Amino acid sequence: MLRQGLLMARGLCQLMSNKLSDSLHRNIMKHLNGNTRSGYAWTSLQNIRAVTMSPWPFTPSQPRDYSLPNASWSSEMQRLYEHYNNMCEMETEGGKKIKGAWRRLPSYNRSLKYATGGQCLSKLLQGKARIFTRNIEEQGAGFEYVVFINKQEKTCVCVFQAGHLLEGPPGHVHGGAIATIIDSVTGTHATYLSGPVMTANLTINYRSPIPLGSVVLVHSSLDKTEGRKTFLSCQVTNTDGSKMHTEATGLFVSIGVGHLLGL
Ligand SMILES: CCCCCCCCCCCC(=O)SCCNC(=O)CCNC(=O)[C@H](O)C(C)(C)COP(=O)(O)OP(=O)(O)OC[C@H]1O[C@@H](n2cnc3c(N)ncnc32)[C@H](O)[C@@H]1OP(=O)(O)O
Repeated sequence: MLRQGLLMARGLCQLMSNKLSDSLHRNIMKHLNGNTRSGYAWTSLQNIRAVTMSPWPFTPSQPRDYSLPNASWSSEMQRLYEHYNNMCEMETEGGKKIKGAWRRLPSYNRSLKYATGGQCLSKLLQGKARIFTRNIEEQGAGFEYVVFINKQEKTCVCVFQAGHLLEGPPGHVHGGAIATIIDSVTGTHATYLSGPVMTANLTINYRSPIPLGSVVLVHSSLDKTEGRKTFLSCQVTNTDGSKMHTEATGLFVSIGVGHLLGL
C-alpha cells in the first residue's frame, strides 16, 4: 500500500515536471524565434558539425540539416548523393555495417544559433544572420549541395545543383555563385584539415559555363600546408568528369577565435 502510494506520487511529480519543462521549452523557443538573445547554442564549423549547448532542462530543437535530400533534387543529384553516401558506410559479408572512408558533412543555415552571455559571443551574434549558401528558403531555387570528405585521402567532393536564382549569363550560373560554392567547399575542407581558417586568396579560372539546374561535382584536394597556411586546389566538372567547368586554388590562413572578434 505504502509502496503503491510512493509510486503514484513519483509518477505525479514526473508528470508535473515534464509539463513544466514542456511549457518552459515552448516559451523559450517562442522567445528565440523572435530573435532575442536567450539560451545558448552554437553551431560551429559551418558544414562540419553542430555543437549544441543548452542549460538544463531546455532541450533546443534540432536544426534542419540542409545536406539531406529534398524534393527539388534531380535524379542525378540523388544518384550521386547515394553513390557517396554508400561509401560512408559499408556492409561486410556478414551483414555488419562498418565505417567507410567517406563522411557526409551535415549543413545548417546558421553558424551561431542561439546565444546569451559572454561579451565576445554577443559581439559575434546577429539574430538574423544566415549562412550565405543556405539563406534561400525555396527548395531547389539556390544552392543545393552536399559535401563528402575523405579523411585518408585528404580530399573532398561536393555534389552541387544550381537553382534558377543563381543565374548570371542567360541560362547559366553566375560566376559569383560559382566562386561562392568553391569558397564554401574549399573553406570547409581547409577547416576540416586545419581547424578555423579564413580565405586569404582564391584564384579562379572559368573554363566553360555551367547550365542552370545542372548537377556538377566540386572536387577539393590538399596541395600543402606551411605553418598557418593551407593550400588547396579545386575543380568543378560535370558529373562524369568529361568537362572542366572551373579550376581554382585557394589559400586559407589559420586564425584564432579572437581574430573574428577583432581582439
Ligand atoms: C569558425 C570558422 C568556420 C569556417 C567555416 C568554413 C566554411 C566557410 C568558408 C567561407 C570562408 C570565407 O569566406 S572567409 C571570408 C573572406 N576572407 C576574409 O574576409 C579574410 C580577410 N583577411 C584576413 O582576415 C587576414 O588577412 C587573414 C586572416 C587572411 C590573414 O591575416 P593574419 O592572421 O594577420 O596573417 P598574416 O600574418 O597576414 O598572414 C599569414 C601568412 O599568410 C600569408 N598571406 C596572407 N594573406 C595572403 C594572401 N592574400 N596571399 C598570399 N599570402 C598571404 C602571409 O604572407 C603570411 O605568410 P608567412 O609570412 O607566414 O609565410
